[in-house]
Amino acid sequence: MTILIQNGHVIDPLTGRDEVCDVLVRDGKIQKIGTGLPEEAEQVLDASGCYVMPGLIDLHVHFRDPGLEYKETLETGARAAARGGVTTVCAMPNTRPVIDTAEKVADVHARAKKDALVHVIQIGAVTRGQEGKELADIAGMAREGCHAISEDGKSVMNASLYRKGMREAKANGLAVFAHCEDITMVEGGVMNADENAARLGLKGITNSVEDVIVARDILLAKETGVRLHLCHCSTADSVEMIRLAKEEGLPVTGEVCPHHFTLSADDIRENDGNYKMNPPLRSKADVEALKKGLKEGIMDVISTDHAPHSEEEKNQPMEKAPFGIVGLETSAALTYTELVKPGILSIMDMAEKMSLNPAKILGLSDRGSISEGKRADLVVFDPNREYRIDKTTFLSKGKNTPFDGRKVTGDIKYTLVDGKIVYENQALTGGN
Ligand SMILES: NC(=O)N[C@@H](CC(=O)O)C(=O)O
Ligand SMILES: [Zn+2]
Ligand SMILES: [Zn+2]
Repeated sequence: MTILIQNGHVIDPLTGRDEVCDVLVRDGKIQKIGTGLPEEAEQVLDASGCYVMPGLIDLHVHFRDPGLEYKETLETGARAAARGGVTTVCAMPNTRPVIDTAEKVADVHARAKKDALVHVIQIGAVTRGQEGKELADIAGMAREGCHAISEDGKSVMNASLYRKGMREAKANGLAVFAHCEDITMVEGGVMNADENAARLGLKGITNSVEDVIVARDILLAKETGVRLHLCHCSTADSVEMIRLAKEEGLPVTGEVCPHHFTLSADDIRENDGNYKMNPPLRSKADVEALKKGLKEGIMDVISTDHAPHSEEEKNQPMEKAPFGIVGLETSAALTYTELVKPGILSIMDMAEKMSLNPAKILGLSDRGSISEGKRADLVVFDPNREYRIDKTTFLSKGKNTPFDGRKVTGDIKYTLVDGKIVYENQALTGGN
């Protein structure tokens, strides 16, 4: 099977290629890049006016499979990923049961191969059942290709146990993806602790809930030498601590989610469960610090924390609704609209933070770049289309987003996984 992607503006963060040219894909690999490649392919895709980027790699999604399939499945989550230009996802282990053994990792990987349009990497839990009492089968899960362990949804509150888990992760070549939240300090909070929470009569979550665990985890990474990736950072002090850690040469990376750089707590006008996520939307000053951190390269990765829940669960007041919003089908557009269009990031930076850097963190050198011989995981992104986000069109089972009706610029035209088209935007391709 050969596909020629013609006349796109190719953006490759590995080689720095930044020019209009053609990309020839053969048998799942990128075979050739150049201008005026002969039209001998079985299929020709017109990418004129579009960027051609390495397929996006999302280090942080919740596919709820096994056990919570009413919220999402491997199949529906992967469809949402394909629609969002995402070709590899890391699925967090807070499913039912929790993914904490080699067999459970193998089961998800086997089912994903069958049912998912995109590559799914299952992340293993740090502790058995995410109960924080004893370590999960970290070595076994590493053998099955989990690439990282994470207790996402909560922190391992026992620092001694976490340190053991980090040592085990390092010994098995795994990274640790850290959800930073001191659960003893949450005290029933459901949104950022500020005047908005006071106005709505809701309990607040202070920045320190995140910051004290970020500090602790960086110190533990320093001691153990494990590669530490800090998930969904939301505070100015998280950025500052990552800056200091990097200055010290520690193997620490930081992640920001589109909702945390697009919205602030001031956007929460009423008690609406679709604005409830963990960590919460923060102050305008925090939002500015996250953007500055992304611009200055302190923050390495943009991931979604795609967290689908049912309509009934989320159409409740904040006190009752579960934490989390979906993100896979809005992340490229929000990143382009909020960061690239205003000049905070270049399109090259966007490709780096949404593809190359995640690939590096996972230790995957076969993706994250458009260069000859790499896996043909690609996205054709149209930066000109303006539209309003419409949650009724989401392929995800989750419609829980605060972005419904928001105006954005930029849409996915094609997504290719292993050289096959897995998504084609009918509005942009004319349904050929
Ligand atoms: N982010 C969220 O608000 N929720 C996530 C858990 C998590 O990422 O911590 C979920 O699993 O729903
Ligand atoms: Zn989390
Ligand atoms: Zn998460």
